[in-house]
Amino acid sequence: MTTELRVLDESAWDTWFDTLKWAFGGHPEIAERRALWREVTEIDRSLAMWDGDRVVGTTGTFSFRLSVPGGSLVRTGALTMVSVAATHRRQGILRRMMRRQLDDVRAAGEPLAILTASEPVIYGRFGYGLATQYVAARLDTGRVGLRLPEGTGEVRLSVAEPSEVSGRCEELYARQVPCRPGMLARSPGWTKVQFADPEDERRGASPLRALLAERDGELTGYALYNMKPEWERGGPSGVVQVRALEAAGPADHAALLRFLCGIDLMTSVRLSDRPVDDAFLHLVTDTRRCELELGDSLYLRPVEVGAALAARSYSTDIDVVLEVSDAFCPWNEGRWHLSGGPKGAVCEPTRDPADLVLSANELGSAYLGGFSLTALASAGRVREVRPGALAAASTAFTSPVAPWLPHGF
Ligand SMILES: CC(=O)SCCNC(=O)CCNC(=O)[C@H](O)C(C)(C)COP(=O)(O)OP(=O)(O)OC[C@H]1O[C@@H](n2cnc3c(N)ncnc32)[C@H](O)[C@@H]1OP(=O)(O)O
Repeated sequence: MTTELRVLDESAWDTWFDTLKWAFGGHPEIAERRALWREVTEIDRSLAMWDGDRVVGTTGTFSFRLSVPGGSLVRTGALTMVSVAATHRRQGILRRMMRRQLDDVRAAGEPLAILTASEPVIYGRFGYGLATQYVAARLDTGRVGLRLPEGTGEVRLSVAEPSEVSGRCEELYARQVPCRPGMLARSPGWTKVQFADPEDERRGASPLRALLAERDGELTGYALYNMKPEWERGGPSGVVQVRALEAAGPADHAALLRFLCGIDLMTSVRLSDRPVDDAFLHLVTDTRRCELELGDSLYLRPVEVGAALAARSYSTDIDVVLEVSDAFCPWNEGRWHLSGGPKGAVCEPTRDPADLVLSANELGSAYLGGFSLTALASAGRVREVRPGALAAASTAFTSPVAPWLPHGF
């Protein structure tokens, strides 16, 4: 087999996308969705593996800015649209594409790389660690009550066509991004993806609706949702499906949730992708009636350990030497002196002895504060050399707000 990896040529996008589509099972095409993917594809950051005149491998990178602890938005290469044709699997094509892609991310000066995985088992070997999780829930609104915080009644609610209010919603979203690690700054193309509502994807549900929360004329929250009417033995059992929900404060969050839980003929509310510390967990009176489910979400790897660790701030003062192994990006290997605190940090190579020993995967898992170094050490994945270093570093790496990826890419 002679294969050649090249930057995608714009004219080959359709062939390239077809390879991707078939690798994901060749599901029926939705023209609007395909057009959106075309719009957000960064052609010059997309790679095609060619075998003769056939595209047999695909990968793309999005140029995102990722919110990190402390509120900075860090330039990040986001890996996406990875596929290898069924005829060419397990011959090392993914490995070659990963090599090229991470070298390109490094050359672009992006200290971090992220992805969401079709199968979690694939990406650990390339240095990615699980960095965020999500909570999904189905609230039985007949049984679950809400404890409403002060001011809930002062929030004014209205329902609108999503396309008419997307600009205002996105302004609110942009204000939220620095407040929670893991969130992505959205470009106009990604706003379209977020608000898209192709009829073929609704599966019996209504068109998308936008629920707005306002105080003193200012937008303080919104939810995007649809309704799926169902009837069980003659009785209503419809489901409200919430795609997105952002709220500036507790009263806004509660007001949105109260509305969604109170829609006539709907007996449950499905929250498909929420932060693990989401306010709803504390607003409801009975979490057992919420069918909670935990899942993996964002995977992250430091592409440049020094720049990555200096790009975030730390909950407490930190002064630690990390001995890092990184077989796939060997320029990261060695000892790094990280010092700083809540106002910022510096991280440089050092010859000092190690306090903690870990790999790029664990740094990826701990980076946004989603998993503690102590927890990783309890699984043997971080080793403490200097007594006391683990607890101190673990506390400093935490985030007061759980990291969360609001949408896939
Ligand atoms: C970020 C994203 O876009 S996620 C989407 C990923 N794409 C898909 O899931 C689409 C369907 N799957 C595919 O297209 C392919 O099977 C891919 C892309 C997952 C793998 O491509 P391949 O070219 O077969 O991988 P390659 O031969 O380079 O394998 C590299 C290593 O990963 C392992 N590997 C690859 N795929 C899998 C898998 N699905 N499960 C377990 N191990 C895997 C290989 O065994 C190999 O292991 P090694 O390092 O021990 O030798």
